[in-house]
Amino acid sequence: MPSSFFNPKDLNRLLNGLSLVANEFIKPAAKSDLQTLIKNAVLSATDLSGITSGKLRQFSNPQSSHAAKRASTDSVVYFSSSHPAETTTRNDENDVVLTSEENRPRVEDSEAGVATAAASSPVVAVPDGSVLAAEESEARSSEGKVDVNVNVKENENGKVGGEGSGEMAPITPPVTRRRPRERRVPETPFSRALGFAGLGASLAWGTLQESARRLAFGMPSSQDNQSPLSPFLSERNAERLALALCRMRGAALKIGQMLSIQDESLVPAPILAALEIVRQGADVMPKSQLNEVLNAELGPDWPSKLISFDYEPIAAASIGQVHKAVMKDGMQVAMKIQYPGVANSIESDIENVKLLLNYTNLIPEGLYLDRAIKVAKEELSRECDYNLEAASQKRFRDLLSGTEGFYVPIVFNDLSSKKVLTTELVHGITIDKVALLDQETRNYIGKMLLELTLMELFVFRFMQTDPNWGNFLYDEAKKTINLIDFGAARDYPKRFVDDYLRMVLACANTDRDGVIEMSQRLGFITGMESDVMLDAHVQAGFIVGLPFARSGGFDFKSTNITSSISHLGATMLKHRLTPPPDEAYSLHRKLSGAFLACIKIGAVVPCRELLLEVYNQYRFGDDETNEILSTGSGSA
Ligand SMILES: Nc1ncnc2c1ncn2[C@@H]1O[C@H](COP(=O)(O)OP(=O)(O)OP(=O)(O)O)[C@@H](O)[C@H]1O
Repeated sequence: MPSSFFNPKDLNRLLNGLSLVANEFIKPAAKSDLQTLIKNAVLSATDLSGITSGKLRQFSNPQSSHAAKRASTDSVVYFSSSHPAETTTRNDENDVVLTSEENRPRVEDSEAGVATAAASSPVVAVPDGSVLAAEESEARSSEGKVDVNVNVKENENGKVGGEGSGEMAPITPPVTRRRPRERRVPETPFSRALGFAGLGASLAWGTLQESARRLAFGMPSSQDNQSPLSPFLSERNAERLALALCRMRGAALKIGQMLSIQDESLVPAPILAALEIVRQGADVMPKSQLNEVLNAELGPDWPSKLISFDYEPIAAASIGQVHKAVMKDGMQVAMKIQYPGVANSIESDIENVKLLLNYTNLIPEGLYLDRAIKVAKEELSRECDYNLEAASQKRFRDLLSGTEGFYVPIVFNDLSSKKVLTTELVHGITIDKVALLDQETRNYIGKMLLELTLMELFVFRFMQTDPNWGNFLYDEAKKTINLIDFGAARDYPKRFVDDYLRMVLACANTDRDGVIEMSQRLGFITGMESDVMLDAHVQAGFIVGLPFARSGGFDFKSTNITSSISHLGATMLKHRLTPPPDEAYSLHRKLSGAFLACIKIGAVVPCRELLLEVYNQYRFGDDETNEILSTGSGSA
């Protein structure tokens, strides 16, 4: 039997997985009545295994201006007539400005359900160059699958232009996009475990099919985009995995998103391609489930605090979805509403993901998965507590209040809770789109991003560690970066930061002994490593230190930092003796995010000057009085 054929060991692993699901089954069986149990089981088994495919989000034909206008307002519910047609935004002086809104729909208009605003995806360009209304291209797609595989071009205002539009736009690689679906989030650990079981079973089935195909037609060629290594890693299986994560949301999706920003040396290419779908956004909660969360968290009178609420989300993220609303004083706000059940399912979700990863042999040895999983669990539990996020956001608002060029939106306490976070709505271009602006602006933004990163670590010792490009919104008119999403903010101990700064300087100065000494003190190495490992470690440090090595501006366009590092990464995975310290997971995610952003926008940044400025002002040694820099009082 060829080695690639379905391995009986895999069946064993699947059975182990199913026994875990059986355990989950027994737990609620002891507590709940049979009827609820059966209902849950049927719902979960059908919905999560993809037998039911949710409700497809509706798109309006943008060619019809009437339809477009309606679609952009249909989902808005108005609660009050006191400020019939006014919304506010900040002007340059941070004053509240009233603006008129036309064609306000009646409440009854919106009750029909949630319609996708035309602006969210009005037109798609198909590979043959013609531009289709999204509705039309939808009709060409198949239920429950990845729907569109198109070149979508967005200009800096977020508008989409197709190849047939006559506009000059830079050539972008094809983007696989999936239409979001409206689907209830599975809420209990039991129903979530069933989802994993469904996924495991469908992956096993896919693997069998692929094995049979290989037996009949031979191994796929490399152009087929299939991994010749394992029949598990077929494109269809990768797609199954991605779609299941979009349905499950929560910790499972977050881990998928984390993996999706890894490179091919860690995660196989077909899986990475499928995870790209995951990165673009999850399914959307139906209105009924959304209202359940809002009522439970804010009390049934929450509408009395608002003029209007838009049931069409502006984003569907891994842990919650974000809606636009207008407060009584006319302030436009973003309300982030957590999916029910995700906070209580972190533990079991992650265990199930781990089981799946073990079963699929996807994770290379040397990654110290258990340690990474422990850190991921802690980070996710913190991210699910929006009270903590609100506190971090207020603290950042205070810390950055005197710093020109950054703005942190206001938090509104009376519309916030553990599972709802309401903040001032801000606008801007996401960092990945800044690449279309002129060089001077890109250099300015690159400098600001690195300055912020250094400031967070070496001045505040408090860092927002999620490098997602969508968390930085550049407001061109004000030359300001609006900062959002403080769910992953954390403190770093003074002693760690002291040694880390010494290590960064040693890397910048290609000081081998300094790098080894500080790495040992910080816990990156034990001192017992082989020469191969030590060399790879020091080389990786020097590569990361390269932007800080010389004065006069580092050109991120000309760098191949990422490929050099991933090459060394493989050696380090093989020879590593100890997992990195806990602080390193989030810190390195953030630092590599800042570098990747500068590479993406092609900025030239005076990195060494920025580092030396911080270094020269830094006070080493215990400094208890400085331990807590701000307690935060930036709420409304
Ligand atoms: N104050 C705001 N103003 C404007 N847009 C916002 C605001 N808050 C959130 N958003 C939008 O909602 C998206 C998701 O919000 P946020 O990043 O806070 O959620 P999240 O659950 O942490 O997401 P993820 O898990 O993907 O990191 C943002 O990328 C942005 O598009």
